[in-house]
Amino acid sequence: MTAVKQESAPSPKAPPPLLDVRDLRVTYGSGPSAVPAVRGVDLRVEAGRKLGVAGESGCGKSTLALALLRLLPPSATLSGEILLDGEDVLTMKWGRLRAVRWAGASIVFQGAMHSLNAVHRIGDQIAEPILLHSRTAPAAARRRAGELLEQVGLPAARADAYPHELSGGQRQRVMIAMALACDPRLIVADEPTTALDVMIQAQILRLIEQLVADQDLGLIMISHDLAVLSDTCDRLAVMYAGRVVEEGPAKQVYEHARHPYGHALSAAFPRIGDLSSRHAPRGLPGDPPDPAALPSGCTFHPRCPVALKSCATEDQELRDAGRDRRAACALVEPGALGTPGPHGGGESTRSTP
Ligand SMILES: Nc1ncnc2c1ncn2[C@@H]1O[C@H](COP(=O)(O)OP(=O)(O)OP(=O)(O)O)[C@@H](O)[C@H]1O
Repeated sequence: MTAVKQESAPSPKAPPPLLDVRDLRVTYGSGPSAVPAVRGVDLRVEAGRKLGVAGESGCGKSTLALALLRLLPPSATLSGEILLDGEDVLTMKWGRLRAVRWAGASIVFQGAMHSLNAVHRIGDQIAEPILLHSRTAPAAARRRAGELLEQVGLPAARADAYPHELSGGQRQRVMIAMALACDPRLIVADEPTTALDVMIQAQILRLIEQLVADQDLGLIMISHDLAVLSDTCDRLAVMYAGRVVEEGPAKQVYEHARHPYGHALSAAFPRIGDLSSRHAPRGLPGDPPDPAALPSGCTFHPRCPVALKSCATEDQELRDAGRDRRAACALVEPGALGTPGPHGGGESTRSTP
């Protein structure tokens, strides 16, 4: 019998992800005082998917968000690739970049009161990017602003209001309406619910989730609050000192972090509906490092409760941590279960007091 060689059918080429960030680096300034705020970040977001980016203040979250649309100050130097629908934002000509802002991707900033212009009616402010990006007539842009307000749960008539006439939650809805004005494919929400009370925060998060699902958008949500992100997002990336140190399915990262920093960050927030002492929030001692003077080896080692001696000298890359997860920790082995955190694997030799 002759063996028949089976020709494998060519696999259909998968479309590129909506956003594919490769080895992104951002440095403010130059010379000895240079601040490496983002140090080699890789991220992917597909249409209809939600990626949460978490980390303490100063870890580079906002720099990352602003870099995605090249909104950083001139002192910032960027390298790597930011592929939005396959097109590199970092090498785009100025005219193309202007078209991509708002229409390709748009940002919802924290603190709506500071982002809205106090002396213009909100309908005019929502209509402005529409007028800038299309040949829409002013009256039609105003009508569209009313529709967008209704989409985010406000009456169209609120278009005539000034920002100070709205509550904090309503203003944040206006910011979301504005972000949607030019039908972007990707929304970047930087601390969209900070400064809102818990009930309003929950409403805004549900609104964002609904819009992402209805319009098949990609979402990057940035927050220091891992609990909020795990509740809203599909995947989570945890940043420390300008790098992603842990990445994976949101609930897994929140509940069973593989990196000691992810573990410490998730322990710092109470579990919703679980007030037992086992899950009482615990703080993380010490401060994040100064990006201009990073510790040697793993940048987390001076604060790490399970650091090995080698962590003081050996840097750690993100590696496979099993179950669709990656972590940058010497204690993580591919496919291993459990966490290298204080409750998990391996003998630890603390290298610092
Ligand atoms: N324009 C700038 N010039 C110089 N350094 C900057 C500038 N903007 C931010 N940095 C520094 O870059 C680092 C990252 O800051 P970034 O604001 O991105 O962090 P973050 O995680 O968003 O913090 P936060 O949650 O407090 O906003 C910090 O050390 C910050 O001081």
